[in-house]
Amino acid sequence: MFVWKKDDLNREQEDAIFEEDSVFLVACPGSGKTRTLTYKIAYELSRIESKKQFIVAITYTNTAADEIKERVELLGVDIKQLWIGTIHAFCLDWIIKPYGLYHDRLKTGYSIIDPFESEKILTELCEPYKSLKVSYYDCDYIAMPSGCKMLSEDGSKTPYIKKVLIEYGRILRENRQIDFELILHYTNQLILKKPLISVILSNLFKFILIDEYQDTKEIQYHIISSVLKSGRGKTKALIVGDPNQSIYETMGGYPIVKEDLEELIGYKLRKYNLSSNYRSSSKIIEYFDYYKTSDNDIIAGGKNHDYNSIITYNNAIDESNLEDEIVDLIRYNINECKISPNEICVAAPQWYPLAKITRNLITKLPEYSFNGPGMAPFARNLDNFWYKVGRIALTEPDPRIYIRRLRWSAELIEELFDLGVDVNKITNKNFLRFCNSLEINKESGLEYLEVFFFNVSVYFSFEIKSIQRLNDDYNAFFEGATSRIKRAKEENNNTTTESLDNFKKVFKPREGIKVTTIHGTKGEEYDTVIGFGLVNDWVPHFTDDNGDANSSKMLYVLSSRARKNLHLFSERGRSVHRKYAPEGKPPTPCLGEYDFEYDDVVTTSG
Ligand SMILES: Nc1ncnc2c1ncn2[C@@H]1O[C@H](COP(=O)(O)OP(=O)(O)OP(=O)(O)O)[C@@H](O)[C@H]1O
Repeated sequence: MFVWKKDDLNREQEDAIFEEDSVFLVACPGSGKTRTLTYKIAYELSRIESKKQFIVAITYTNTAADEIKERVELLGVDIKQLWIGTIHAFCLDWIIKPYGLYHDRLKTGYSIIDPFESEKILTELCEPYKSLKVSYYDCDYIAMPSGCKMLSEDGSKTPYIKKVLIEYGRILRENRQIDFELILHYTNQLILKKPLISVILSNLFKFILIDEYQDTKEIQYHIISSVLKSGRGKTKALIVGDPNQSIYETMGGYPIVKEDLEELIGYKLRKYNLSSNYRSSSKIIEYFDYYKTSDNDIIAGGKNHDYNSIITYNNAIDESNLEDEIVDLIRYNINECKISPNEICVAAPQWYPLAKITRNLITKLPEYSFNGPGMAPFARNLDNFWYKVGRIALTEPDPRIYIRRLRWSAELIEELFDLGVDVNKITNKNFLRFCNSLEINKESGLEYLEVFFFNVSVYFSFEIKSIQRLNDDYNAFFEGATSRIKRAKEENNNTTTESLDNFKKVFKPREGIKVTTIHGTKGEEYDTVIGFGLVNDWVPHFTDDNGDANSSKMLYVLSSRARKNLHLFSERGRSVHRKYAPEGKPPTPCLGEYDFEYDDVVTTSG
């Protein structure tokens, strides 16, 4: 049985792990959700009796899945009977691949469309409606238990978006492709049509864990609940998340309440809380506690507990002076507070102002490196075979990541085997050794990878073009990367995006001052957080009909990322509009109304 050291976990974490029944765990920010989940998985894996059963963990992102898998492995527990991944991967591996033949749309074959290709099709379909300002960004839709639903609430555009989406669906059908939402939609149809699927799965799964439940879509609860319900309590569950952090509601996130979930699964869950925050100072916790929309306790329990935090709010500065003020704050944090640049994050509620601010911060602070939007030269798409080869190609043979690279190598061999490639006699060690031995003298990341991928195909004796899936992934990878590099050049004037060094950075630990959206900070933590663009219509978004609660959640997430210092801005003169905002957008209401005793920081520009 897996045992841990006395101080690894606190009492609340242990209680949730030792509970024999199914658990609904509400965890405050920085309370060690990931650690609790990791230990629970290791604990359950070590107790599994049948060789035919699995522990299943569903994470919000592929990156989280990878991180948890690795942490479990580091705890010394065998992970053969662990399945971990996103809900899409779950639906594909456990339902669509084995049972797709029972669905009319899937039985003649299907492939998963690359998000980049999907964007390309939708962009082309929006072309005739350009003058009506209908773009790819309006065409988001989500799978719901009752069918697919478009997300745009702009009534003037909906008839055109509908036309675009109908045509998009037709093209996918014709090409036998499915996108991420259709994966969920068809899975739900399959389990409704064939209840036996859920029965079989409930026999296979001893435990199902769901991370970040607050951002889970409604349809996902239906899919998982169908399995849990069929097991009648035999398959145990751990559902963990924080309703105060549910910032994806406008995109379909559904922070289900315990009682509703119990009704779906047909039995009771035991409620536990994690209330000890290991991340932030008491002052930061006191600050973000104000924004909570769902009641739960938060206690400062970490080493920053007594840190003398600085929290500032500036709603007087004009947009034209904002960058200089941020530059001064960055210098102040680095020079006076001795905070590392890698531990500073600048965040805004939207993508739109980030490219410009990153570009200008790079110019104004040449002594520091930045990690901004659009600087990664390719998408982290774990469904793309060549992205996964890229992980090995772009990481160094370093003993600290040997186990990880070995696992990546084994995963690639397994995938090639599934595609019918002869992998007989090739071991993960041999393949990794081969990759490490390749010497490719190219300065461009794209050229380097082209040669690397070619060598891999020769090593396994296949031609990329002759295997459709590998050919599609290859084209999607290079077209996507080429388009990102072009965009970075145009938007950020960034000419180093295509260098091999920049390609390698994708897999290196976080480096430089991070510039991102508030959504992009999810799950992250920094010593200093600087938030700007906290203005009405952005937070809350002007289309949001639950704006008050959702803006509190955005501020809750943003502020709770900070360990030490927090600086917020509702700059004046932002997006002046003759009719809607003649003087620029006013501050986010719940921020403007908060009567907090902010600190003063005297910087050179202010
Ligand atoms: N029992 C513990 N003792 C000491 N430190 C802990 C303990 N549990 C977790 N931590 C530390 O607390 C920090 C926050 O943990 P983690 O990132 O898992 O939080 P989280 O609950 O996922 O937060 P959020 O919901 O805000 O993203 C990490 O640095 C982690 O190592």
